[in-house]
Amino acid sequence: MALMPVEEALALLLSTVQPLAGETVPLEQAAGRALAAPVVARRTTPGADVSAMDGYALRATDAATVPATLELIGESAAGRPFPGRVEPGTTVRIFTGAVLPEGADAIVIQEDTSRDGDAVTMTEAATPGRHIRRAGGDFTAGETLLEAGRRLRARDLALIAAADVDAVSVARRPRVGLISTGDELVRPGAGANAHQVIVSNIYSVAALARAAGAEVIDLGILPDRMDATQAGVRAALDSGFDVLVTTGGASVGDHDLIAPALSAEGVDLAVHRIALRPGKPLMFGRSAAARTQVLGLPGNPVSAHVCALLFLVPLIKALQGLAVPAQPELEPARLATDVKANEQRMDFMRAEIVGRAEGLPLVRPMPVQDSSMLRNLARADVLLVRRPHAPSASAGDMCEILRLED
Ligand SMILES: Nc1nc2c(c(=O)[nH]1)N[C@H]1C(S)=C(S)[C@@H](COP(=O)(O)OP(=O)(O)OC[C@H]3O[C@@H](n4cnc5c(N)ncnc54)[C@H](O)[C@@H]3O)O[C@H]1N2
Ligand code: MOO
Repeated sequence: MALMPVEEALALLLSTVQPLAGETVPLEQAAGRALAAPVVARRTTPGADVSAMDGYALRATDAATVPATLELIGESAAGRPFPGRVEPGTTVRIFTGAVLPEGADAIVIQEDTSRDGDAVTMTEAATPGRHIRRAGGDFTAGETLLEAGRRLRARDLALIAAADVDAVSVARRPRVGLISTGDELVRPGAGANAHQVIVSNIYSVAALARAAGAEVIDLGILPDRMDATQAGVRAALDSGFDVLVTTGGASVGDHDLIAPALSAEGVDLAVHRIALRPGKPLMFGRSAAARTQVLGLPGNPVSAHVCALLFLVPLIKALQGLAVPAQPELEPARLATDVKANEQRMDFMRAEIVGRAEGLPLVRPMPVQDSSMLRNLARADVLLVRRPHAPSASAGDMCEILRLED
């Protein structure tokens, strides 16, 4: 069977995605969520002309030349405006954030004044508008501040709060069910024997999915039996997950049961093998009945991680209505060593950044690229990407890299 190019597979996967419905959450729970409706300011901020400094509010003409001594007639503090008016020859003590009193059009900062009882002498000339924040200088009521389809960051939350908005409409978190398969698998800490393998890949896959906004449920380990695999898949589909992820059993061996089990349970597999290294036996499809997107990841932990990065993360983002690039976002870099010509699979090699060359990161692929080996994955800074059939390249040549998650 021909291997599908990575970009084509990603486009195919994303073409079937319908963004999930929105839900309203309080601002305290909105960090990291995908905005499903625009945020519109409910107030003008600042709500009035206010002082940007601690000092004295006055009419600029009264202190155009200095020294100029004015009569202190009151105080305007943040939250407690001065009720009167600044008449010629008078001044009002003012603090940062306090409303500019009527009649005043300038602030002189307190460092440029001296005070004797109710007599305040300005030692620096006042300029109209100086140290005043105008009403609406940040935004005005009715303005759209943030558009739908944006992932809410810490600083967005402050803006939303300042706009007097206490709850936002965000996309529902995609619910992701995660099935591991393999008779050899044992949980970490459960006392595995030498012939057994510890379940590792789901921890990185789950963390990537959560970081992308998903709610992840670990559905456990299924044995390599057709009846059990089918029953596990059926139960997961019946639970109504938005995405079902399986790991392992994706290849062609006698114990690789995922593809037949998915087909038997009504999942229409659009793709089974991809021109990707690591991660050739990646499959995905959709269960029409359950409206679940199904992603079958290879068992090798590095393959599972790379496939999750390239396919699961974009899928989860797209389900939340977030913009997803049509292709993996690659960045330019330079090679620190020679590399061989590539064959038909797009290659994502674990690599270290060993310096900089002509303004670009200098990357060195690690000598061992076995897709079962995790230490190199944890140690890698980036993935060095080699396009299908790329010719051999020399140290110093340009190359492309994909950032691993932080
Ligand atoms: N004749 C062929 N053999 C293989 C091919 C092929 O094209 N022809 N492809 C190879 C490639 S590439 C990969 S990748 C693997 C992937 O195979 P599976 O998805 O079927 O994975 P398993 O056989 O179940 O497991 C592979 C390996 O990974 C370990 N594993 C499985 N699940 C986990 C887990 N949750 N956590 C940690 N490790 C896991 C498993 O014990 C195996 O060692 O197939 C090649 N073979
Ligand atoms: O493509 Mo498999 O993912 O190398 O090990």
